Amino acid sequence: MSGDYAALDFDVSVEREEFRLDVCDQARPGEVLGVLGPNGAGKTTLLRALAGLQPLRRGRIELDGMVLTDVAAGIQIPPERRELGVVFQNYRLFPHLSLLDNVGFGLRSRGISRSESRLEAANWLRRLDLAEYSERRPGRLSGGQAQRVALARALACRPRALLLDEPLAALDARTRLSVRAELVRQLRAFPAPALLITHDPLEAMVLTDRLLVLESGRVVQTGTPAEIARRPATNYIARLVGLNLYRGRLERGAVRLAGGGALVAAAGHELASGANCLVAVRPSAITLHTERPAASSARNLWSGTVRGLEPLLDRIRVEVAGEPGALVDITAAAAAELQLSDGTPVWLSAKATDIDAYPEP
Ligand SMILES: Nc1ncnc2c1ncn2[C@@H]1O[C@H](COP(=O)(O)OP(=O)(O)OP(=O)(O)O)[C@@H](O)[C@H]1O
Repeated sequence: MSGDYAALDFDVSVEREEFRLDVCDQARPGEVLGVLGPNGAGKTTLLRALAGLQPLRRGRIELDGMVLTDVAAGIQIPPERRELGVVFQNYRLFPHLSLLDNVGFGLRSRGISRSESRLEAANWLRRLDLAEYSERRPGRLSGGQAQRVALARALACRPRALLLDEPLAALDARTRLSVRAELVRQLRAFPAPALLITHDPLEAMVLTDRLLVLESGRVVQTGTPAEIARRPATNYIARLVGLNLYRGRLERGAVRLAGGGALVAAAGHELASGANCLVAVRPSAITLHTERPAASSARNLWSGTVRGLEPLLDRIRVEVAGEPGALVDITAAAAAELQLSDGTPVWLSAKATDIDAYPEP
C-alpha cells in the first residue's frame, strides 16, 4: 500500500464471437503494469473492461476495496463513477472545448466548481508545459501536445488508477522521445496503480515495472521487463527482444531440441533430467565459421546454411538454416572476411555459458 491508494484487482473474462479473453492479475499502488502483446491479443479489450466500457462474460474488478464489476453479484459501476484516469489511443479530446476546459472536464463532472476546476486544470497544464495553450482548442495542437493534454486530463481528476492505451503510438519518432521522457516522470510521481498497454518493446522496458504478456486473449508470461527480456516464454516475445528461442527436453546434460539438434547449456541446473524447457541464445553469442573449426573450446558446434543477411545499425544479422536454425549477429568486418551470401555453408559455435536453458513458465 502506498499512501492512500490501493491495488486494482481484476479477474476478467470476455467472449466476443471467435475471440476470448481471460486475464487475472493485480496492479499495485505506484506500480506500472505493462500489458504487452501483438495486434488482436486483447489489450484494448482488457482496458475497456476495466474502464467499464466492455461487458464481461464473467469476472470481478475491484479498485481500492470498491467493487467496480462483479458479474455474479450483478454489480457494474458506470465508467464515469470508477475514478479512473483513462488515456485512449487517439486521446479523444473534446474538439469544442479549450484545453483548460478539456482538462477541467472530469473535475466539473465530479461536482467541483467551475473556478476550482479551472484552477486545478491550469496547474496540470503548467506541469505538462502547456500553460501557453490553455485557451486553444485541441484541433490546433501537435500530436505530442495532444498526448500531454490527454495525460493532464486523466491526471487532473486525481484518479485511483490510470489506464493508458498505447499512449505514444500516434507520435512520430522524435516527438515520442520527448513525450516518453515526460510520461516516465509523470508515472514515477503517480501514487496509484497504472496499467499501460503497448506493443513496443522499448516502451515496455522503460515505462513499466512489471509486464503481463497477452497472446490470443491469454496471459503467456508475467514478470519484470528484465526477466521477460532474458527468458522469453514465446516466439513473439523472443522476436521482440531479439533472442533465438528453442523448445526442448533436457537429456543427459544436453537439451534435445524439438525442431532438431541439441544444445549444451551451462545454466540448466534448475532443470531435472527429462524436463521440458526453453533455450534462449543471443544472436551475438553465436560465432560463424566457413571451415569446421579444428580446435574450439565452445561446447556447441553445428553446421548450417546462410539463408539471408540483413544490415542492422552496427552489425549484420545473418539468418542461418540448420539444426537448430539461428539468427547470428556478426560485425561488418567479419561478414566481409567470411564472404557470406545466400547459400554459403557455415559452421556455428556457441559456448555453453552463453546458452540459457530454463523451465517453461
Ligand atoms: N468491436 C468489436 N467487435 C468484435 N470484435 C472485436 C471488436 N473489437 C475488437 N475485436 C476483436 O477482439 C480481439 C481483440 O481486440 P483488441 O482490440 O482488444 O486487441 P489489441 O491487443 O488491443 O490489438 P491492437 O494492438 O491491434 O490494438 C481481436 O480479435 C479483434 O478483432
